Amino acid sequence: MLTVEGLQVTRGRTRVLTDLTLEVGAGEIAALIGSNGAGKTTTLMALSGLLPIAQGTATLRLDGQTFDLTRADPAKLVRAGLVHCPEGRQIFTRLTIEENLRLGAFLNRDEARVRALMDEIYALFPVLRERRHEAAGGLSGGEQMMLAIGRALMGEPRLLLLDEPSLGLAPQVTERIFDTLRDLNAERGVTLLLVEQNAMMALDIAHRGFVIREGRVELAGSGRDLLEDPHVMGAYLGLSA
Ligand SMILES: Nc1ncnc2c1ncn2[C@@H]1O[C@H](COP(=O)(O)OP(=O)(O)OP(=O)(O)O)[C@@H](O)[C@H]1O
Repeated sequence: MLTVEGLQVTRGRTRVLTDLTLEVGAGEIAALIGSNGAGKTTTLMALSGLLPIAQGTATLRLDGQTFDLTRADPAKLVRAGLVHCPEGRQIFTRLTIEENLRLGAFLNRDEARVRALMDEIYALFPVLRERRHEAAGGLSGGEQMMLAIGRALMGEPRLLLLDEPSLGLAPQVTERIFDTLRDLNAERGVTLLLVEQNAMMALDIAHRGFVIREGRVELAGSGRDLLEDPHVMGAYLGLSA
C-alpha cells in the first residue's frame, strides 16, 4: 500500500531523513520506533505533505489508484484515505468535542454520513458522547487522545498515520488506546503507520517494525522479531529485553 524509497527531508539546515526506505502492506500495523530525534515524526509529516520531500520516492496505492506523495495535493490524499493524527493531539481546546469531530470530516458534505461516523466514534469512545457539548480542553489527556483518534477516523482513513498515541498517558490509558488501535485494524481493516517512543507497546501490536536511527531505517522485521531481539531493546532503545 505504501512504498517509500530513499526518502530525504531537510528541516532548517539539517538533513533529518537521510535515506529512509520502508514498506507498509494493506491491512497491516507498522511501527516506527527509535530514539528522540531519529526522524520518526518527520517521516509522517513528509508522507502527509506537511514537509517537502527533497529526494526519494513515496507512493501510496489505494483501490488501483497510485498517488505520488512527493507531489500530491494533501486534500486529495485525505479524500483518498490518508489521514494524519499528529503529535501532541492538536485538538481545538475551546471548541466542543462534537465540533472537533466534525473538523475531521471537513471534506464530507454528506450530513447523514457524518452523523453515522460520529455515532461510530461515540460507540468506540462513549465518554466522548457523554461530554460532546463540552469544550475539548476539559478532557483528560487520555480522553483528548481518544478525541484526536476519533477526529482522524471521521476522515474515514484507509491509511492512518498516528504520531505517539501514548504520549503523556498513564499505562492503563495507553493500553486502552492500543487495544482500540488493534481493533480498528483487525475489524475495520484500517492500515496503521504508528510512531511510538513506547517501543514495547507498539511492537506488541505491530505486524512490522522499523527501527529508525539518524534518518534511516537501521533494522526492520516483524513486530515479534524486533520485540524479542535483545540488540534492539538494548542498543537502540536503552531498554533491557
Ligand atoms: N521545526 C524544526 N526545524 C528544524 N529542525 C527540526 C524541527 N523539528 C525537528 N527538527 C529536528 O529534526 C530531527 C528529527 O526530529 P523528529 O521530530 O522527526 O524526531 P523523532 O524521531 O520523531 O523524535 P521525537 O520523538 O523526539 O519527536 C531532530 O534532530 C530535530 O531537532
